[in-house]
Amino acid sequence: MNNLQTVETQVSLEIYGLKNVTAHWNLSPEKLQQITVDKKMGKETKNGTLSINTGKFTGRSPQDRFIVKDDYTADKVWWGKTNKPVSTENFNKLKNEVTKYLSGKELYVRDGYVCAEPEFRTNIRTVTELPWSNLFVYNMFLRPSEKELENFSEDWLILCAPGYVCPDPAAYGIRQGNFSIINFTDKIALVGGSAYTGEMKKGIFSALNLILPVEKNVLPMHCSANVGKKGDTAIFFGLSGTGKTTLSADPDRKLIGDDEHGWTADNTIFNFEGGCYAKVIDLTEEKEPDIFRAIRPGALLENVVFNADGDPDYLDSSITQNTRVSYPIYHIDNIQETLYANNPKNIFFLTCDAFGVLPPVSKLTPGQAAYHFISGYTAKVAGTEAGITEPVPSFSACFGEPFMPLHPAKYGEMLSKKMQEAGVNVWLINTGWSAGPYGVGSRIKLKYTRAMITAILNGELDHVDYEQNPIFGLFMPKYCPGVPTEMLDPMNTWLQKGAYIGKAIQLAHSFHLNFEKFAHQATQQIIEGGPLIDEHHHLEEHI
Ligand SMILES: Nc1ncnc2c1ncn2[C@@H]1O[C@H](COP(=O)(O)OP(=O)(O)O)[C@@H](O)[C@H]1O
Ligand SMILES: C=C(OP(=O)(O)O)C(=O)O
Ligand SMILES: [Mn+2]
Repeated sequence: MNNLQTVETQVSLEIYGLKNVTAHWNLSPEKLQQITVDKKMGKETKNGTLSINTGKFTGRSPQDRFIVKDDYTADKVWWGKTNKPVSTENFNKLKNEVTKYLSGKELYVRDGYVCAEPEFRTNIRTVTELPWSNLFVYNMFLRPSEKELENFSEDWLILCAPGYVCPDPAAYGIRQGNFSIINFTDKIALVGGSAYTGEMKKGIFSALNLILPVEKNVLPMHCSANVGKKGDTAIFFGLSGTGKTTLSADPDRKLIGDDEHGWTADNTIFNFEGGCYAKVIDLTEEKEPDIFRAIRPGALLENVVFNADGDPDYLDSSITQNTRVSYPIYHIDNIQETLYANNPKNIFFLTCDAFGVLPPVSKLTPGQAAYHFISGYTAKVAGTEAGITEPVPSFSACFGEPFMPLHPAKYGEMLSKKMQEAGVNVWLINTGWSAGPYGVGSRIKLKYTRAMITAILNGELDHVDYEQNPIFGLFMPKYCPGVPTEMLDPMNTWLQKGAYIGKAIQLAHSFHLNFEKFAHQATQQIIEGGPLIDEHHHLEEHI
């Protein structure tokens, strides 16, 4: 366990403009939990796990994420809807307001670091207004030893002030009262007006996503990672909710991390973080035993509803669909202690296709791999209201556009090169819907997705026959152990072929439309990696 001291350090926090504060440094998880409960900011489940509500924000607010535009960032960042600029002057004004707000308060300081590979280690000092925000940071970042804490000096500072809501956003160049701003020159992540803990972890992720490729020749990736008994690493890219955390927790493989990794020039995959942040909606011990059992004292539940006997009701989404738990990675039994490993042998792109038209598993050519990485497709069911079933396609470059300060082509080029050098296999896994006898309107069963991944990792799909999907051009295995053969070709799962084709062409068209903005930078090989057909073509000749 870490440094358990509670030191009054009003003096040292003054360097950040925080005056007359009572600072609690590096409190133990137990202590933070106790304080949270004592202050009636949270309560404990029957097994003693702390559960809190994050308030108005139960998810990130990407429209309120800004980057300070200055000499360092101006020519590097891909400015636009995702990476919105704010001036140095406005940042300083806002930071002053935040530090004024935090001054005189009881605050929680946490010294930790990110990047498990020692060469890239980056120290992060986090100052939080709320005790449980500090527990989140303890869980999610890497934990220095006591010795390391004695001589700690930070590379980056996070100031997290959920209670500060900016009264006059227009005067500071921001959109509304809450904000999440990254300043690369001062190395500060400033969070105000939102208590959603994910803002802190994704703020630092966004910072690393610029620094590592630009300064260290490391490819940062929004992916999970694990490693098998033979040292065979696998990584799983995917947008929120596609299965990174779920599928990387595999008792037969050592977990490296569930969300953010770097791929170095020396052929290493390393975790940025020291914990996991899992979705708990509909969680059951039977379906996801490792995650379920990680929810024990030390973990932090967010926005779950309790049932009458004092336990979380994971089926209840009345606060949000995005119910979460964070826990230190050692709450999972089988982990890679160093949190890094060798080059991957297999890369999975996870997509949750709510249209039910992408094959559940397909093998990608290098051109297709680059095309799908740049596209970053997933789809969501439109709403939870009865009768609304039309999904919304969503494209997020590099499977993580909200966190990527550089142009997607930069990450795409690095990944293509690394995939080639490593001779890695790339697979597209649809963890979404399958529209036929295996579940009209229901998601592909987790046990089937797991079976597909296990078969791939065991090399069992290396020698089976493949057939090409006529619309997407993807190569679908004709056989996969543990999976009903009929479901491998999505056309079979639809009651009518024509209905499948119509829907698939509609999605193919969305792919083409989205890719237009990247086409001028893409090679012929990558463009040919896209869907074969769109609405202007006739299919008869292909079927
Ligand atoms: N076939 C499937 N594959 C992966 N996840 C599935 C599947 N079916 C349902 N799920 C659920 O989808 C969610 C995936 O979320 P998660 O693993 O946290 O995604 P991410 O880490 O990519 O944000 C989990 O709640 C999981 O139980
Ligand atoms: C924590 C997040 O990531 P993910 O859903 O990918 O786990 C998030 O998007 O806020
Ligand atoms: Mn996740």
